[in-house]
Amino acid sequence: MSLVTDEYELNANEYWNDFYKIHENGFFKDRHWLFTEFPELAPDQDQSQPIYKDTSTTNAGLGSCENGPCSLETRPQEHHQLDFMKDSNYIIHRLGTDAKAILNLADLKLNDGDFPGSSATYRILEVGCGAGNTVFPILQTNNDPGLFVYCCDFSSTAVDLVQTNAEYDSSRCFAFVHDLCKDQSPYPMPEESLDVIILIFVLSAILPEKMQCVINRLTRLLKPGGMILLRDYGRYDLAQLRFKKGRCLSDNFYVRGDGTRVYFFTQDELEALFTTAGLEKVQNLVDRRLQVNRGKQVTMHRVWIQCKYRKPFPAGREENGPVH
Ligand SMILES: C[S@@+](CC[C@H](N)C(=O)[O-])C[C@H]1O[C@@H](n2cnc3c(N)ncnc32)[C@H](O)[C@@H]1O
Repeated sequence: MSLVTDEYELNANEYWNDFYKIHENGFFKDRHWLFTEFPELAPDQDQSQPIYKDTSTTNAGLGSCENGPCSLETRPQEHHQLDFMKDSNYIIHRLGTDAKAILNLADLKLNDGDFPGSSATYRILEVGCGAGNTVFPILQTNNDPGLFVYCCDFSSTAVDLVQTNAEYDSSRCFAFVHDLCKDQSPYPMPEESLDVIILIFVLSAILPEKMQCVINRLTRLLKPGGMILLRDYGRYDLAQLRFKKGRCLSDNFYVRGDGTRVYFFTQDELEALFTTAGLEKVQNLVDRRLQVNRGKQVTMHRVWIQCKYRKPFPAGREENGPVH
C-alpha cells in the first residue's frame, strides 16, 4: 500500500464518522424495498404488498428487481448522492448523543452462557449498518416475536445514531461498534447462531485484499442453512464512471472526496468470495437500471449486484424445515 492508501485504510472509520456527523441519519434512504428483494428478512410477512413505494423517479430497462432503490437526486460532485436520496420517513429524536456513551456488550448484565438475543429463534445481523436505514424497517416489518436483530458498524457515530433513534428497542435489537477487518474484534453472538447476515453497500467500502477474511469470519457466525444477503455496486456503475482521474486507489477501487472508499464488483468476484468461504449460491444477479430523473432531465445507468449465498448443512445432516 502507498502512504496515501495507508492513510485511508488506517483512518477509515474516522472518515465514516465525519460522514455521519455531517449527514446524521438523513443521507441513505430507508429501504423498504428490502422485503421484496430479500423476503428472508421478514419470512412471515405478505410480500405482495410493498409497504413503501417512491414515485419520484422512473425506472426503465429493469432487471428482476423492480422494487429496488428507486429514487435519486443527481449531484455529480458527490458520489454518495448517487446512491440514495434523503428520506423523511424516520424522525430521529436525538437524545443528546454527545453526553450519552455508546452501550457496549460489557454494560449488559448477562448470565453465564447468555448473549444478547440468546433466547431468540430468528437472528439477523446487519454489518455496516450506518444510521439504521435497514435495521429499523426490519424491526418495523418483521413482527415475529422470536426475532432479534444485531447491527454493527465501525463508525461509533453511526452506532450512536442507531442507539439513540426513538425506534431502537434493546429487547429486539443490539447495535455495537465493530470493525469487520479486525480479526480480534469480538462479535456478541457465538458461531453458528445467525439465520441471516445482511450487507448493503458495505463490502465495497472494504480494502479488496481484506474482503475474503471478512466473508470467512461472517460465514462462521451463520447456522447451517443460514444465508448471507448482499447488495452492492456493480462494475461500470455510473458512480464508477464518474470518478475523476486520481481517485483510483487500485483496480476498480476508488476514494471519494470525503475519504470514504468504494469498490465495483463483478458477479464472478462475489461468487469467488462466497464459495471460497464454503457457501452455496442461491442468487447472484446484476440489476441494471436506467434511472430517469424527469425533473432534472438526467438519465443514469446504474449497475448493482445482488447475492444470496447459503451455508450448507454438514454432510449427513438433513435439512428439515426452517433454520431456526
Ligand atoms: C455505503 S454505507 C452503507 C450503510 C448502510 N448499510 C446502509 O445501507 O445505509 C457503508 C457503511 O459501511 C461501514 N463500514 C465500512 N467499513 C467498515 C468496516 N471495516 N467495519 C464495519 N463497518 C464498516 C461504514 O461506516 C458505513 O456505515
